[in-house]
Amino acid sequence: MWSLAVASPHPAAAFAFAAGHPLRHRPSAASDRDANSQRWRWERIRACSYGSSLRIRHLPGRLYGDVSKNNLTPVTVEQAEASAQLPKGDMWSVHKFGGTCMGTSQRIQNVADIILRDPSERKLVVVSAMSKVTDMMYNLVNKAQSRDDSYIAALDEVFEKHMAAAKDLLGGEDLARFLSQLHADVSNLKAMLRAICIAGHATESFSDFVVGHGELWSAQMLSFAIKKSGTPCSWMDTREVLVVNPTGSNQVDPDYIESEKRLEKWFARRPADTIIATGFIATTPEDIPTTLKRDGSDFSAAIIGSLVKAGQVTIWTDVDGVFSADPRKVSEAVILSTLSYQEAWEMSYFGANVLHPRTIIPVMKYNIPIVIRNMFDISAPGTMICQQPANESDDLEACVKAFATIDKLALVNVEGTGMAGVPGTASAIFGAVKDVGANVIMISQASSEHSVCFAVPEKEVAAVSAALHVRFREALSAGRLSKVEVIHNCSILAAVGLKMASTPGVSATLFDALAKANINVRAIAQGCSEYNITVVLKQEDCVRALRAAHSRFFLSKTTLAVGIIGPGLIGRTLLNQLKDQAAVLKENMNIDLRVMGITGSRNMVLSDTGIDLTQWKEQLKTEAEQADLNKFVHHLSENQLFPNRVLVDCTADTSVASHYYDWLKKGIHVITPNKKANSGPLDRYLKLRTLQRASYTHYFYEATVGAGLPIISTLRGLLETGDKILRIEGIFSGTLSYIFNNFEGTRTFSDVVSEAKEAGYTEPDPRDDLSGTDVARKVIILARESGLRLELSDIPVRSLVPEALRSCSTADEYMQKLPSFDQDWARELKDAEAAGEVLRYVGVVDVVNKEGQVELRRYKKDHPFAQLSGSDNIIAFTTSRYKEQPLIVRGPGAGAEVTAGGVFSDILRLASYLGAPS
Ligand SMILES: NC(=O)c1ccc[n+]([C@@H]2O[C@H](COP(=O)([O-])OP(=O)(O)OC[C@H]3O[C@@H](n4cnc5c(N)ncnc54)[C@H](O)[C@@H]3O)[C@@H](O)[C@H]2O)c1
Ligand SMILES: N[C@@H](CCO)C(=O)O
Ligand code: NA
Repeated sequence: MWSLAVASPHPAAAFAFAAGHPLRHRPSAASDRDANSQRWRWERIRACSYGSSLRIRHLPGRLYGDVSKNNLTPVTVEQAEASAQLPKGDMWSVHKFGGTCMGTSQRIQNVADIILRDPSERKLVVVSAMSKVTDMMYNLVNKAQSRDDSYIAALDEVFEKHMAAAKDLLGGEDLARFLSQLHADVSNLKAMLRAICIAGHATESFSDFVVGHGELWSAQMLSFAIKKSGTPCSWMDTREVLVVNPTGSNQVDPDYIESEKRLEKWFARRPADTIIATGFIATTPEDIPTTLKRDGSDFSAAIIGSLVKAGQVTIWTDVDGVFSADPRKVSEAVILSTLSYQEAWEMSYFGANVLHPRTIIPVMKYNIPIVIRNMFDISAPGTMICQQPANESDDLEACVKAFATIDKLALVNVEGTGMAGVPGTASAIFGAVKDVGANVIMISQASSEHSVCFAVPEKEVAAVSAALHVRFREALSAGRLSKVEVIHNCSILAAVGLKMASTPGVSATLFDALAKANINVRAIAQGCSEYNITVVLKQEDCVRALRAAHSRFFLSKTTLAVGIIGPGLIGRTLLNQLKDQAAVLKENMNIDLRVMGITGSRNMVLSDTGIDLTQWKEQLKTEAEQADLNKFVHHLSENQLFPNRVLVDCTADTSVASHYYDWLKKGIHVITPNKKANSGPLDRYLKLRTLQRASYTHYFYEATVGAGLPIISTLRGLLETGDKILRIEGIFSGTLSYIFNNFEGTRTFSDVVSEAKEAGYTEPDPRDDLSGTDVARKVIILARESGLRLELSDIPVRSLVPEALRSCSTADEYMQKLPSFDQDWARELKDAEAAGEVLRYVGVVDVVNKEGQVELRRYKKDHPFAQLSGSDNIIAFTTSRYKEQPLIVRGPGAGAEVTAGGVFSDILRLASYLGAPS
């Protein structure tokens, strides 16, 4: 019965909607032309099917598609057209063009072309005034009312604008006729405005009469433009047919019966197959000019559509259709190919610029589809608003059609024990709200009846609060009510979808997404129709909330905004790995990692959308600003575009580590190879872990022990499954492992230390390794992870830094002086070898005795600890389950690539916790 075009500019083949399919789209005249050529080929089309509901992302052109169950069956364009049910010959095709579409003479000509291409036999086109004209007309009235003579010049401007457009568009007799009408109208208006000026007042009907001229002129111009091509065309002054009754609060009710009678009379007098009708204007039953108020032209089109029982009403505008969320806030928002009537009006109630809900009512009665299309991109398929499309998918994702937000709200909370079980409290509250004329946007009351909260526009809240204080003065002073409280700066996020009804898990998914983005929910409402879940949150969180929810339901990419602190050896290796892997993550895992900032100790670079990882080194040299950690963190956390933020600390700095608590509190995830936080003061560590366990914010530190080796995760796995850790023993230092694996008498001890430093195994200051501090920190980390409450100072450590070198002020000085101790080391090695033993530096977590040790020990040459090479770590877990034979993890435990890899895998773990496929 109705149809809509969706075609690619170059299709070699096209896909037809199944006959009778609710999404059948009819090719437009442009695609008819295209369809005759076989040269066309498909371009990249990314369409994902949610059952029968086609969501088209970034269509380069148009397509014909059978969207039933992912099954796109190629057919030729001719077949597609043959099987498409075009509107029946006698059915009206109604179009509406808004002010922007009618903005210039060229655009009016384009509108004419679109109309002429519509193959329907009968076409009724509703138009708005040229853009800005309605405002200009209201301005005339305002000026005249306030006795400002400049209304005369302003009227001249209106005249000039229309004359210029008409001269561009028309010629000959048509132009002369239009201009003489324009002249006559303008001189009438001049007289009327003069009268208003003298009276200093305009009644509503005077004002409506003046303002409505914009539509009269645009309709006439368009009708002449169509006639120019030889197509018979009439124009309709809708004040002759559309009868409406004012209902107060700036609304009107159409009188369908009377309007239908008048329409029949109009047709009897002026039969025509193409009619251009004025939008916005109408008449009262007493024949006084009036208007349909806000969005009036859409309403005109819907009323007329229902009067003529149109096959379809097409609303032409300047956007591609209805998006799943405001595309200015959610760049991955998709155009919805269909929306049910209910969904469309839920969306409009919730701030989405779809269609005014009243526009939907007239056409809904007759199941007339409304199609929203972009006049500036007629290849875009648009959105069809119709009855609930049949056999939609039951996927959770398909249940939520779209998200809408409303800003600038305040919550009012009326609370007190005296409300419970007292009939009439709600009536008293909302009676007071009504008395000040405020509009209530959502209401929520929990079943304890202890409080009622509701949202009103911020600009109305002062009056509401004052009225409630007056109304409940007594109850407040008697203590029956404890407070009437206002919470400012709120926004609403609403998830809309007909299929949310009776589908479990939708709200859980929504709230999970919000929780993971660390967004606090102030109030919730869901009516039992279940079409809509409304969440009230802080206005500043709203865009992030919208993005977090949208990405969860629409399976768009899990986007992680990353801040890298410390682009030293590990930091820069990680940046390299991120660069190399970014495309694969995007393509295969739907993860979009954006490095929003990199800070060293002196300089930092920040970006709003993500740093180009092939350029960051140059940028840090040339475009950097002075490092400022607060500013850096603020930049990351204030970015509204990315709901999920993570700071990756690749320093060895204690002061950086001291911020983790605050960052986690702000909802910023933290990932680090830096051991300082977990091996620092016990109370701080415990505070950090407690916070992290109680929040949805993650703190991962796998690379602090054994670099990329799965040490922490293995230990966690044992503990979480109920195993009991008895002892963890191992070689935890890559540096010391390397040194003792390679110090075999052929090279001096100091040479081997230099090699380890060169290879990137050592801490920024190698004394941290040789003093045993680094190993002690790892022992502490594992001990605390196993439940022991130890401080670093509780661990006895055998330091390998000679007494005389402990006072060296720099690492370089230490390295320079180290060779003077080579003799001592040679002796120690010789002694061990004489006994058939090797030297190994080990750490022990003795969980049974609640203690830790760090020592240089000798092992027989056949001991597993003697078999290592390179920077290998080996860690043996002795547990209740692994008692006879310990569970052993072994492999390189230091070095840039493996450490950065460990950090990277923590980042991916975070992404998967946040919803990315894993
Ligand atoms: N090298 C390894 O094999 C290895 C293995 C596991 C863990 N780690 C850990 O990784 C971390 C980094 O080690 P690395 O070898 O890359 O050291 P590095 O010295 O090469 O890098 C550290 C970087 O952090 C910067 N920095 C220091 N303080 C800073 C501050 N306050 N703000 C911003 N930047 C600051 C430094 O300028 C330097 O660029 C350390 O915590 C280390 O313990 C290293
Ligand atoms: N310096 C450390 C790096 C790994 O934490 C080591 O040598 O083991
Ligand atoms: Na590890």
